[in-house]
Amino acid sequence: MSDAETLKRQAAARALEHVRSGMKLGLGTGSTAKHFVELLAERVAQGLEVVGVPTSEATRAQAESLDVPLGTLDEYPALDLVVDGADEVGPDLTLIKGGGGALLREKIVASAAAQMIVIADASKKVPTLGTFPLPIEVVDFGVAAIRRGIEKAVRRAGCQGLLTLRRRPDGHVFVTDQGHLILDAAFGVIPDPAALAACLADVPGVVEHGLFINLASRVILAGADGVTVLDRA
Ligand SMILES: O=C(CO)[C@H](O)[C@H](O)COP(=O)(O)O
Repeated sequence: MSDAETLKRQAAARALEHVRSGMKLGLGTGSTAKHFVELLAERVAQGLEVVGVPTSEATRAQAESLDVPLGTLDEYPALDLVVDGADEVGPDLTLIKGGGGALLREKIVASAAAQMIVIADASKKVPTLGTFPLPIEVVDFGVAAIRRGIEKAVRRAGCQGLLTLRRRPDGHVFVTDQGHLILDAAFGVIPDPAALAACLADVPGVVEHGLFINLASRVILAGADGVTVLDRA
């Protein structure tokens, strides 16, 4: 396993310490969350009783293949805990998520959970959000007009930058699990995430965005110097 994967697994292992039998668990998406699901499956095989609610079809497939019992958010609308990765962790545990394209389900699941624990390698911690392009999920209609609307709206929050329609490695347009498209916004710096979130919410056609504000209660970061736990004030 590479050094980076080892760090992700260390963070995932620490998050697993928060899991108790009987919990309804949101299962995140991405390479770090994948470690968590693997480790969770080992505990399930040893007798831990949990129900997982996956945040993507990819995570559903992984969890199913490892025999982790699954349910839906309709069956379990109030979750005890969600464990998920992040693309950036900023001040006040504000996050950028959606690098894997699952931001909409991830945000719905996080909002339904009593606690959200984020797991990441320490490189994800940043003083200011925005180096990682912000994923903005939009409907599949009038994307050029939606893009113009976003460009105009975000200026009110002091943001500007190139919006790129996300594509898969094979060149086809990336379509989310909910059938939407993603515009990745290269703002560089997001001076006021809450103001930006409010501006984006005003644009018709924007379904959701990757700013997670006041959702993560704890962030577990694994770095060369060990594991650091950050709690939201
Ligand atoms: O938000 C996400 C998926 O939509 C992921 O949690 C985020 O992209 C981090 O992924 P990784 O753990 O692979 O770095």
